[in-house]
Amino acid sequence: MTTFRRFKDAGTLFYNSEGSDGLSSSASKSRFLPRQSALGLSDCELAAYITSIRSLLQHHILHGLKRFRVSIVIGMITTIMLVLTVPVVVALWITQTRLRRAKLPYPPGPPAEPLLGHLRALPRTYDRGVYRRLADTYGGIVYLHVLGKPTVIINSEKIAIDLLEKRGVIYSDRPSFPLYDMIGWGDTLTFLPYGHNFLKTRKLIQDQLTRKKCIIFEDIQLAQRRILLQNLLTSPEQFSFHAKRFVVAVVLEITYGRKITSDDDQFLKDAEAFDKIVAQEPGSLSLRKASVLLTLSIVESTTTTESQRTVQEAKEYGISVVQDDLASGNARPSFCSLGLEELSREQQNSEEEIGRIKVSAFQLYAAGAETTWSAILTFFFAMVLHPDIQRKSQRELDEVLGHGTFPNYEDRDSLPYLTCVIYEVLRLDAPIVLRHHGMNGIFTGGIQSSHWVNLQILRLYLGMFTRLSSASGVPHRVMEDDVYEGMFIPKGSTIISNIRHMLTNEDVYHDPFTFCPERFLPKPDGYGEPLPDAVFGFGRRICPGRWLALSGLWVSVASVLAMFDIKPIQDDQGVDVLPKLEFHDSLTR
Ligand code: HEM
Repeated sequence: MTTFRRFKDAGTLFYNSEGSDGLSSSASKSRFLPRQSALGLSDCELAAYITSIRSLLQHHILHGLKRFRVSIVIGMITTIMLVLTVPVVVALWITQTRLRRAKLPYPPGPPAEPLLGHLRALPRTYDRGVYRRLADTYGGIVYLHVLGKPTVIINSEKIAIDLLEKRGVIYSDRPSFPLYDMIGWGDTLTFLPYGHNFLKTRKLIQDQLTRKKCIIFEDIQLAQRRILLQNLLTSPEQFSFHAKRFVVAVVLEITYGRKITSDDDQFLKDAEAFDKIVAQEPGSLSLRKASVLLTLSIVESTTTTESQRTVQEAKEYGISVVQDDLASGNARPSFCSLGLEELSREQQNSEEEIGRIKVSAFQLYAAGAETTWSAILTFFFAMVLHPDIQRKSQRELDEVLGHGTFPNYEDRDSLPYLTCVIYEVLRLDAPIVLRHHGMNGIFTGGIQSSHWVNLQILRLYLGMFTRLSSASGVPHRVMEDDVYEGMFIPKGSTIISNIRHMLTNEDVYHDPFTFCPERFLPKPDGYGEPLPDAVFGFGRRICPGRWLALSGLWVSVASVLAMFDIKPIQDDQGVDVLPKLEFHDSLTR
């Protein structure tokens, strides 16, 4: 190896070709002190050579320094960021770990068994009162787990607001619903997990259904109420069908701009076919049947594909009609046409965005028709059972409007009692209490129905959820560990709002199971009790169609009461036959 060395004292360069540093002994020093370098260069050449080497080195050093400085800056920024973020992350981690380590108690609940959890602690047969008993025994928040799957039941509206609204950022996810995925509903807003797709879809729907925008739809509702009244006059015994037709026609016109003029309309047929699916699966599958079917994987292999096809066809048909109408210049303003036009104006009409409109349009029908229909039917029932309340409402209508006049939206504020009747219908028999959503809770936690072992586990779950489901809204899912008033709520828990209990809580509503519209009137005319807001759910998942639902309900109920007396049928002896209230728990009751 050869090296150049420079000595301060001599200012001379030695060239040492022997592999040593050339200074190991005085002899070697004297022997190699050169006037002419070993390279055979003259002094002059050597100086030029040294200068060029020096400038080369200087260049590299300067350049290196520059790079060094840049790296220092980057390093500093990174360090600052680390200094700032690491403690936060560590603190969060420590907090989480501490929460677990500190063994904060879960919310109260019945005693659990090892492994099985609460499976056997729950009643064996379907029992509508089970949530109530849990609420009475354990209070506003109850914790259950089955085979390690945590479930939190919220019985108090205040706690629902504290968690689902105020901490909505972590409480707005949904558990997975494999049965709904199977029938082709997985991509609709109701079942979307919290995230980018959910936020975009929610905004798309919500923006079209604000309280203000719903005023635009009033004309559609008024036109359809005329048909409703005509139909009721012609065949009152078919009141259920007419009510259904009313809500379907309104939703379809709002969604697709489609005026339903005949019962043969393809949209109506699709709606009917689609309702059958929802009614038959998974809502009406008895749990025993569902368990057996699933175990044999029949649901997945036969019925489901059929349903998926129908749902898919309904989705495609709706949007394709609107696209054709737009192309021929005949489109009427609707959720779909306005959305598509906006996409093309903003040059955003990617397949993804068009697909979002397609699925959301379908969702409006899926979520909007049955719920409102259920409430109208419950109204008919309540009026038959409570003729005094019916007459009081009609008196109010007559006093305000004069006998024989149809109410319009601008009369709303002048008819407070009528509005209270509607709220009482919603409070006492909320359209979504979703017995089968409880059942679907079974399918949460990533259980795949195609796995035999999981299916066996599933069968175990069925036993519990059959009975645990008479009161929930659509379940939420918490995305992080959380602590509420000293109680630990584990990440991934299914959160069930016990809406029925909230709306029939004796601490909030006097005589809660009695139909009493006066409860909402301010004192001293009424009891000043709170409106049943919980019926529409909570937080970032609250029903976006609530304003539309309320205005559709109002105009139909007010118009029917203005024009008709609602009475029970009579038997051969002329004795009233009172109907029995029986709910079929499909997606909606
Ligand atoms: C009386 C009628 C109605 C009732 C009682 C009702 C009730 C509910 C409830 C309880 C939820 C779940 C809220 C939660 O997860 O916390 C919901 C969600 C939903 N509702 Fe309604 N609803 C009604 C009518 C409508 C109408 C007319 C539409 C639209 C046309 C609609 C569209 C939706 C949608 C899209 C969701 C899913 C929201 C999400 O997951 O972010 N609903 N509804």
